[in-house]
Amino acid sequence: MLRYLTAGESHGPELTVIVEGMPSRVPIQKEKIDEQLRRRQQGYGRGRRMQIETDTVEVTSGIRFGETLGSPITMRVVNRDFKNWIEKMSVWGNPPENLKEVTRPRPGHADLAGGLKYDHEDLRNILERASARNTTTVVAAGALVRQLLELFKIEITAHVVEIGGVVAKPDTLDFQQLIDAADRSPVRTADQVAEAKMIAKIDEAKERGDTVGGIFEIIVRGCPPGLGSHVHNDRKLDAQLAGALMGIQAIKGVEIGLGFEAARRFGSQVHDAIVYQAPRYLRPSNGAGGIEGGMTTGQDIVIRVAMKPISTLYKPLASVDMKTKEVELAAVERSDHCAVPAASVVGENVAAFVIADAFLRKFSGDSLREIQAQVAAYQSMVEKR
Ligand SMILES: Cc1cc2nc3c(=O)[nH]c(=O)nc-3n(C[C@H](O)[C@H](O)[C@H](O)COP(=O)(O)O)c2cc1C
Ligand SMILES: C=C(O[C@@H]1CC(C(=O)O)=C[C@@H](OP(=O)(O)O)[C@H]1O)C(=O)O
Repeated sequence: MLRYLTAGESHGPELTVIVEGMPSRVPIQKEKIDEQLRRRQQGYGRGRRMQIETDTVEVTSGIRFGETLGSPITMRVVNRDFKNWIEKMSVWGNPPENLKEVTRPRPGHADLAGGLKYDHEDLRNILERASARNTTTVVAAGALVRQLLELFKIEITAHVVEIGGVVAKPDTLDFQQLIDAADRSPVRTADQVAEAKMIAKIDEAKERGDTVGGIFEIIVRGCPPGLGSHVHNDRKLDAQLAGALMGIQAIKGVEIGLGFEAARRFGSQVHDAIVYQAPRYLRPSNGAGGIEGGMTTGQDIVIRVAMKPISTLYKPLASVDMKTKEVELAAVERSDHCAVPAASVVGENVAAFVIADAFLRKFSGDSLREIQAQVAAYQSMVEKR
């Protein structure tokens, strides 16, 4: 079983994650984690913060000479921006005299509900932790554990399919295209015309002081059949994936396979026939998106994820000053205009963590060799069925 815990504020000194449950003797490359962190910082529409940060990970426990020890792995990501916030984010002492408190909650952000729940007058005490800056640690955790999955040829990719209503490939959401997904290369980028239109949409939002959301697709390739389980709702892999992905800031919808489209079709147009071609069972289509009964079928897992537009609007919506109760415009924090490409990298690594956890529940063991032996035994068992 894998789990992680993160800590850190957006403008505090650093973010930390502790990952527990990685077996011993798994070779780990720091460069692979840093590469995912670099990808997370990319994408048109990001704000100025990304020009300040150059995210890399420092590992302070659990790895020796490039291999996991089997003990908890601690990773840190430093906030370069902290040097501009030292007084405003001080752990001890009193607030500086010129401190500007955030008192006008932004619709769509955690400000209002968080301020009420945690009894804070300065809503910065909420937004610092609600911020998607924390996704650095989540990505680092996923980028770490997917190095185990790579050894078993399980690959995870993600790509943007829609931004602000502009669809990357007009046919991406088509039934036939979706079920053919298994036959296509996992690395797919938006075609250039659509990309230009998306960029124009983000520019339009920026000019209006507005923001846009979008949809990205994650594909997990190479899972054996039987990760997850049908026996309890919380052990179902689709439930775990949806829950983890919904946990990412600003994610408002998750579909697996045909998702909502399945609800509009006859069963014969949704379910995937079963054929046997020794030594395995095959499916000519993949409307199920690689999961049936909460378990992997062995086909690609296809997940689509919807992100709402960024909440901070440079042309703000109406709000209320929580100190005066006067009608005011919402606070404006330095912000992204669109972070769908970044969110797709977060989603990819979040999915990787869920899959790695399911993999280790199926093939549990304390060392890589123990797990390799279990995988080999299961493969030969499945091939005789
Ligand atoms: C990669 C990424 C970057 C984000 N950047 C911003 C941002 O710059 N400004 C903002 O207001 N919200 C941003 N968000 C969204 C907020 O963090 C999120 O809306 C807020 O925490 C409230 O959570 P909820 O939208 O899940 O309800 C970002 C989200 C992600 C995934
Ligand atoms: C810092 C990141 O994203 C931040 C997420 C975020 C929010 O409210 O979620 C608000 C912005 O923070 P800042 O005001 O410091 O620019 C984003 O930049 C990051 O992705 O690394």
